[in-house]
Amino acid sequence: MPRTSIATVCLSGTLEDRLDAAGAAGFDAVEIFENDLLASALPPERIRERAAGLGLTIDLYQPFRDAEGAPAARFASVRRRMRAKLELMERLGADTILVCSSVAPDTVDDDDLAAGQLRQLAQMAAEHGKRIAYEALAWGRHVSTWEHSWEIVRRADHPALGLCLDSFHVLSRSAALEGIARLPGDRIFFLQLADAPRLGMDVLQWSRHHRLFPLQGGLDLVGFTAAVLATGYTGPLSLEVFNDVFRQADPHRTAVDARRSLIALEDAIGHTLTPAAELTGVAFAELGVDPESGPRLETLLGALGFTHVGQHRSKPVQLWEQGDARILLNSGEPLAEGSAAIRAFALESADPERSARRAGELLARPLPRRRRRSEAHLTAVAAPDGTEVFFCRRAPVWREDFLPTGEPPTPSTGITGIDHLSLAQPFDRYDEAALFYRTVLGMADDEAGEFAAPFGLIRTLAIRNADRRVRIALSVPVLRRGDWAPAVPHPQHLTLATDDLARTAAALAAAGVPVLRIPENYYDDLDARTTLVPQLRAFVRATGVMYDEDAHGQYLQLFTPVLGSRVFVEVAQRVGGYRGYGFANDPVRMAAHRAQRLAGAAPAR
Ligand SMILES: O=C(O)c1ccc(O)c(O)c1
Ligand SMILES: [Mg+2]
Repeated sequence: MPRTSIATVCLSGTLEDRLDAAGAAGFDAVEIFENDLLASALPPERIRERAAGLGLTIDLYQPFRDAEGAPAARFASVRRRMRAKLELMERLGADTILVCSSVAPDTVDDDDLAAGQLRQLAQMAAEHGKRIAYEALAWGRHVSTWEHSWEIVRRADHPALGLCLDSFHVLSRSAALEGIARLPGDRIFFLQLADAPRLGMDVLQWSRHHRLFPLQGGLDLVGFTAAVLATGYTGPLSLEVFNDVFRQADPHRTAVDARRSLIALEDAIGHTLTPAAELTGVAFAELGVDPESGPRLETLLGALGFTHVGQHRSKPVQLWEQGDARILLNSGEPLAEGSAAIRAFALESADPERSARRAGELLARPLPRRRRRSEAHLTAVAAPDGTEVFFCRRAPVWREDFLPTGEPPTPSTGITGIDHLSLAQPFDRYDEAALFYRTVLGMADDEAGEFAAPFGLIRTLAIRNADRRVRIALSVPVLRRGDWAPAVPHPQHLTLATDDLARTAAALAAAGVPVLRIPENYYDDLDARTTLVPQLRAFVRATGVMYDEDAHGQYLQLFTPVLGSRVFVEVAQRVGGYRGYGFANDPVRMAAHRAQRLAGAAPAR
């Protein structure tokens, strides 16, 4: 296992906060970013001690800028600066300094000059027992590719000078990795890892604001890291992520997310973890309710054709069921926010113990067993936002915790199961959540999008298992909401699958349960851009159904108002093999939910 390291620049807070978080998350080492050191009140010796006390070595000091290609008149000051930093590194106990390729306008475009100067600096470093790792910034003035930095390192030909490879700089320029695998591993002094979403933008801005931890973005971190390891490189895998959200998020959370990304990366390269067990479906979704929302949800579920089939032996939890859709209403636990919320869901796993083991290996927080005598043991872990994820067998052992109510079955309205869960994420947990669900559950990205909702841009990402029986849609506001918008909740929802939406809608109408009203403008546009048969066209407009289609089929969706403050129910019918989630309808749907709240919609009876 390579050692793991994280640059202090990835994290938020004082240098002490950052070191503490890196140590607590189990990293072996840190890169100290110069600005973080300058802002610290601790002398370098205390920083070294604090790191050591946390089990961390300081493997890199960085960055040293505008060194190579300096005009002769300026190079004297480069040498003076380098000497000071080498002395600082002595006090810090760091043995490698990163020199990044020059960006200064006066930099001379001359490889021999650059190599000669780096050779001099390497000689100074060697005299202090230190090494220099030279990194090509993708926006370097004259040196901007790893090939070019390698050419200069070769020309300099000094044992104290090697390469720093940074996945972002390499992969933002080119996806070709063959050359990297042929590098001599002992000339790579340091390896920095960062992923990023694929954005068509200026590379400096892209790097300084949008880097992500490995497997959170769209770059080939697996291929890149495997290529570097193939060289025989034995240094640390070190995360260096400049990210606007992480810069202001809880550093302890970020550090765990960061470590998880490296654990998952190593697994993606070398199958180091317990493999994900096959998931065969959603066993249940659990809604936390309060005295106001609980009865409303009971009324809604009854109207939707669910039967209250069970009552938990020891807790105020009801089990409602229709087809393969099972919903628990839990009125016994405090609700963190809102008056009803998706607090848990259970996934049917071919091997729940294995699922839980993998989750633990990926640093998922285990939840205390909610077991009492005679109650089925369910393994559970907390997702980043606190949602509880249970793993259970397909044979529903957990149902034995529920005593039958003996209530007569409600006639079905066509609902067959849980189609997907839509989990709105807290602003600074989104990339963490995506990585968590992907890696812990072994699921793949399905559909991603960004749309302009009435109160700000919303980003969505759907993740699913191989046979689409488990689907989770994540969403988040693109920017942290300001003073005005907090009044506008970003609700979660539970999507129930029906094989006959007309029947489900008729049952709701007959029970007098209101559905969300969709503006006429939406239907006028729908008529303009689709060629639905007249009967379907009339049905969707009259019923408040939203419509989407893809190459495989059609999607019909109906929504309840928001129940309480942060959850609603969607009922959806997939016709043919439609694969999406109706994301395109979300802006209008969100505006309709807002309008309904402002109008003080009559609560469900
Ligand atoms: O954005 C920068 O300037 C910068 C500095 C040091 C690095 O290692 C890097 O990858 C980028
Ligand atoms: Mg770097």
